[in-house]
Amino acid sequence: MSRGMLEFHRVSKTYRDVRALRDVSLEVAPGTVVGMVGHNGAGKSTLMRMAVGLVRPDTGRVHLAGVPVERLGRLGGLVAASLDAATLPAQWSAHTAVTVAAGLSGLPVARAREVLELFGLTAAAHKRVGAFSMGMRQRLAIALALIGRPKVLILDEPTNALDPDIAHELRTWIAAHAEAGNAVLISSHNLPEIEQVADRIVVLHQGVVVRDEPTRALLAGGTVLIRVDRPDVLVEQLWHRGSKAEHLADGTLRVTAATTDEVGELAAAGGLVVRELVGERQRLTDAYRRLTADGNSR
Ligand SMILES: Nc1ncnc2c1ncn2[C@@H]1O[C@H](COP(=O)(O)OP(=O)(O)OP(=O)(O)O)[C@@H](O)[C@H]1O
Repeated sequence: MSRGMLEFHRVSKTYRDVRALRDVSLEVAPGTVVGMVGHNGAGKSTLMRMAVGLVRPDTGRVHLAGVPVERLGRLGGLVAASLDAATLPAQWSAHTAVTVAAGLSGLPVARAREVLELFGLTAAAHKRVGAFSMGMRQRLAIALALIGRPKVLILDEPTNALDPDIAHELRTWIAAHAEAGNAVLISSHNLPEIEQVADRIVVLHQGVVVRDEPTRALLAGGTVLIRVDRPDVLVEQLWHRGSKAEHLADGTLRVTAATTDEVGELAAAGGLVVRELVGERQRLTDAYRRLTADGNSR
């Protein structure tokens, strides 16, 4: 039984002699944000385009809400994507673009105004899109994608060219959209940012998924330092769950292969008094570098 609102099942794609995707399986469950990272040419855009039927896989299947994407006559309302901000008609105003989009989706004009407001485009609503800055185009493309509150939202590099405060607002909005039960797939080169918004992280490398894990798990693996009243009790408990602990000279334990939450909970469960608990998180950038190092593909 599948759980994904958006599912890629063993998809492969070759453009002439370039193997863009190889046997990629991935699912985005309702209520979650999946963040996709990978170097240039890793295959991220190809995968996202497949989700809206713009690219057909050579082999494999793409399902939206359990239905093969090619069988869905009308994708509007179910899925929306912001793939390339540069494709908006230059002579249109932002107001025209959102009004047309609202009309096509049977939405009230008030919703068009609302998305312009949400992305700070109200003042520039009647300016030609051709005269927009990169960041403004980006904001408009995202506004258009989310106007119909799609159940599956796909954003390719959404915060590219956005001011930090707008990027922050967008992340907040993405999280809220997912919390409302929708599925979101985003790609980014900005790793610390993906870390903040994604529940799961997929690392694509040379067309292959090299990692697909909850963000928390990908970031774990750092060292945890803990000082408790009875360290030997904790060492034994850690040993039972497969984590190693080393005694330091000052009585602190250095624990590997566990998170601060896990070590703290274990100490609490054992009735230990915790005097100090410090986590040295593995930054996503380090994890990503390691995963995409040369030769690290199947
Ligand atoms: N229409 C196309 N024709 C030929 N080759 C293509 C086409 N689209 C993508 N490719 C190639 O497929 C590979 C994957 O490209 P894709 O755009 O999916 O990667 P990406 O991870 O999105 O990269 P970026 O981060 O640079 O946007 C690349 O080698 C690219 O050159």
